[in-house]
Amino acid sequence: MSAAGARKVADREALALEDETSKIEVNNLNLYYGNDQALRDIKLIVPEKRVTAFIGPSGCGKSTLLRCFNRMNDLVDICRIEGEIIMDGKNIYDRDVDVAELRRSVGMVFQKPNPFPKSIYENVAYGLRLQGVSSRRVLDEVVEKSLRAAALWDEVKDRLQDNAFGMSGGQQQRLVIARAIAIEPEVILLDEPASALDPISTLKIEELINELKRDYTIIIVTHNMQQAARVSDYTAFMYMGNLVEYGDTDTLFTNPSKKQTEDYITGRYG
Ligand SMILES: Nc1ncnc2c1ncn2[C@@H]1O[C@H](COP(=O)(O)OP(=O)(O)OP(=O)(O)O)[C@@H](O)[C@H]1O
Repeated sequence: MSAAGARKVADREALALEDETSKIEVNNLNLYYGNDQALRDIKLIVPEKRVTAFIGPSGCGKSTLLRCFNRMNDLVDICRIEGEIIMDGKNIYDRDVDVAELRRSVGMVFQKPNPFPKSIYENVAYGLRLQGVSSRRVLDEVVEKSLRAAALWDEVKDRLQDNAFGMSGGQQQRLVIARAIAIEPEVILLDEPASALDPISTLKIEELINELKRDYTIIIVTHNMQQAARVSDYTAFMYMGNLVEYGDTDTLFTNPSKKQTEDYITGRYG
């Protein structure tokens, strides 16, 4: 990481979970892949318009937990879930929940940028077109607003009709974030969003996350502890499917209450 990349993206105010508005509440969540239990009795409150990071060694269940928030695990046949995830007062695992609608309000960005083989413009307009929006004026407005919000507008405004595959990896990742923003989600899930990017692009994504939390609730999975320390307000440390410790990021990194957390953040295992 460069010196610029190593600096803190933003100085944080002192934070405490009990002062926050809860956006998502996880209650007694257990998740199984076949006979293997991947999440064990997870309890967690995700505060609104904050950045919450999940950290922990490979295989501890970070991505599995993240994917529970937009029911991506429904796509895995052998996956079984017990417990509840309450978002805005409603259990997203209730039978009457419209999963397509849930995924509209809970957007997701993956490790590897995955733009569609379309123009930059059409990538951002995609979700709106799916919703039946065809007015050029509305589409133009949303495309510009979303690209601005993803800190990409100035770089691409003169080549909106170019294929998205011609962009750099970092630009593609910001484009995917613009595509997610265009349909106005409430929550954005980021699964290792910068791990395939160079340090400058990583810093841009981190700065972007810091901007986006004004409007969105953000949950990020990261292998990179420095990144979690820089971008998140709250951090959850997971180990072998358990949520070991959860609290404000500064306290978790400077004064963890569990020995397991301390061992992990000081590099003793993982
Ligand atoms: N689709 C799946 N089918 C079966 N087992 C799975 C599936 N996805 C994940 N697992 C298992 O669940 C456990 C948690 O995996 P998960 O990917 O959530 O961990 P992680 O902490 O995100 O790891 P990494 O940091 O390596 O991405 C692992 O034992 C993994 O092998």
